[in-house]
Amino acid sequence: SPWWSNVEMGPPDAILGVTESFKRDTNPKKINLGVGAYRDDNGKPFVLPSVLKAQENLYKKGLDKEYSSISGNPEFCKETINLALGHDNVVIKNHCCSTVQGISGTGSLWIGASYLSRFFPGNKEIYLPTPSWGNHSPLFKMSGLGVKSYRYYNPENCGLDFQGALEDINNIPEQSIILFHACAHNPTGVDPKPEQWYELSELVKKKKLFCFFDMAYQGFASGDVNKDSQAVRLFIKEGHYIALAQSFAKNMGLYGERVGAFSLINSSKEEAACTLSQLKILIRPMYSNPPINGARIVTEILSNSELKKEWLTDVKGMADRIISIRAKLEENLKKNGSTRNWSHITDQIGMFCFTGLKPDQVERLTKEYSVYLTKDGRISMAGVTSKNVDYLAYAIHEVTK
Ligand SMILES: Cc1ncc(COP(=O)(O)O)c(CN[C@](O)(C(=O)O)[C@@H](O)C(=O)O)c1O
Repeated sequence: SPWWSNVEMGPPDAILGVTESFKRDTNPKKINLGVGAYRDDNGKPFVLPSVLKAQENLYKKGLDKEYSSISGNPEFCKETINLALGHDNVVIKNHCCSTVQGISGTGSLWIGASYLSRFFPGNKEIYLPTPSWGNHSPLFKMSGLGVKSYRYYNPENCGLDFQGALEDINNIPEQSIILFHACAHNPTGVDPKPEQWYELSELVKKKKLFCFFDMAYQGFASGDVNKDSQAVRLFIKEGHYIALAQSFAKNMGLYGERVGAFSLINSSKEEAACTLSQLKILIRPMYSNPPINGARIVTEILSNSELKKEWLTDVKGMADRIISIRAKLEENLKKNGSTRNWSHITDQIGMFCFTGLKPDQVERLTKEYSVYLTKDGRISMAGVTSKNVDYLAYAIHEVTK
């Protein structure tokens, strides 16, 4: 066409592109450890029983297909922020939260980034942990915010570089924005301990930084929704007026339904009304109003005590399978003769394990053993099952001995 002759072929997505290559592989032993999507022990996607029940309930209600409001269904927003903060949280009691439905975690981050890019009164640069989720940097850059980073992961011990983080955060210009993964850090699986979160809160307060929490795995990390949101609740208790992006992709298995939320914690009901009004003005030209189906499933589950209890069991079941398969992988590596220290496999938490494999080892794992993972050596533990864990351990040992 006369318009697009200069458009070049772009590279496949670093994460989603792995699944494309996996699909093309004909090796029956192939294993996909790319995208962070839960699989059961048969390697199949998992629709939570509580979600199936919620869908039946909704079907019986015979609901219409009318537009949702710009900010999403008010009951959905209330239940979602209650889940994050605990329904008895003082900021909820005082109506200081402005919450809007977002198109899953990514869309909620996007609303937050667009809002900050337009309204943030301080230094319009956001500091991301090193490394962070591959989509964070392009997303925040696209919103117009400057993107910088702070040390977070220590490749020497595959753990937290806490001193490095403190040093770098101490050098961030005052009134900048800092991003934290609330739990189950992606891609490293390394989370600060509670006492380290407290130290981070004190330092952030001293530096007058604005905190943006990305909570895409609440309940999926430890199996306990309250435990996984402790960092968010601590920062609010310590007086930080944070931004929060939530996702129901992983903890409710609603990946393709694209359900999430973006919230600001404000200092008053009046301020919350003003920020909510501006969030709606941002959303209207973006996509006008959010999809209704996933939000209805979330609301049906969270507003119905029986269903919520069943969901809490479902999400704990997923977390427990991940935690137990971590131990099996470490065990099998030893059984296959590896003498390396693989303790980080069980020290890390959530969907991902940052193996420490180098790019050439990753390359061999894929080419010679049909094990698919991202170039940075991240593996989605959800892709590991009792049926393939021994083969995986064998393959990892072969490329690391
Ligand atoms: C930290 C973090 N934040 C937000 C999201 C967005 O998730 P959604 O928009 O689907 O709610 C992900 C998902 N990241 C992945 O699990 C992953 O890293 O593999 C995958 O879903 C992705 O999109 O990359 C994430 O890991």
